[in-house]
Amino acid sequence: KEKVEITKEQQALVKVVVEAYNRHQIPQDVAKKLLQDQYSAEENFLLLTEMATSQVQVLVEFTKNIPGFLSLDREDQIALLKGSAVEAMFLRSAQVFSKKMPNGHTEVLEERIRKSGISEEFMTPMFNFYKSIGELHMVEEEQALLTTITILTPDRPYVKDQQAVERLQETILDVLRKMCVLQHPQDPQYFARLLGRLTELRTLSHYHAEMLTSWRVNDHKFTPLLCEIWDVQ
Ligand SMILES: O=C1N(Cc2ccc(-c3nnn[nH]3)cc2)c2ccc(Br)cc2C12CCN(S(=O)(=O)c1cccs1)CC2
Repeated sequence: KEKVEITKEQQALVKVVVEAYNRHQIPQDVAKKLLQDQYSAEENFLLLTEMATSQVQVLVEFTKNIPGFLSLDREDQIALLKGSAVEAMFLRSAQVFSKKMPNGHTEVLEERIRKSGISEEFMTPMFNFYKSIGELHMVEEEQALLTTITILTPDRPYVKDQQAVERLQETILDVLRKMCVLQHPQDPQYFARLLGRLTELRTLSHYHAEMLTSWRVNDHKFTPLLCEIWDVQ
């Protein structure tokens, strides 16, 4: 039985990533707005848009704290941000949504999302995803590291130096693998299940791209930041 241990520098790496992950949160007043009184579909959609915009801002700030990210080629940094923005947003949303919300709130939020003009065929995979994330009961280190692994995906469109990204991602994968072994000794498949969620995320982001087209058709307005990062109009 191999003795798994996390080295000093791996501990330091995890500390930096988790602190950054926790420091950059969307302002709770924005998320709270979703819990207030009844809104129309349009108002709900606007609130989700407002929240998505602040999630992207949070993502950009968080990414700057990933060790090694800022030493990547600048254009590759942008390509990684654009390529992972939707997945990172859904992962964080699912994590926050399935954990931080006091019980009554989840139903209210679900109602808001259901009544925001998002089509049913997207709603089902979205809610399945956030349930599957909730079932994992990830600790904050696992959440922060899994989000970092999503961002450091080498095969995003337009990434030039994939090896450099791969090296960074492998560093995070290695420490996450060890943490899973130490944190879930009774469940040797846990690490594999975590990575399986990343596959589910990619499917979600394909749905999201399709949704954007349908939303554009019903001329839903997005913020300049979302237009930039989601490549809409
Ligand atoms: O808004 C969502 N929510 C609610 C939500 C999200 C984040 C926080 C939060 N609080 N503190 N930090 N984060 C709270 C509630 C949520 C929850 C689970 C999954 Br899976 C996904 C979502 C979306 C993500 C964005 N989309 S979207 O399709 O990209 C779209 C953009 C514009 C209009 S629709 C809608 C669903």
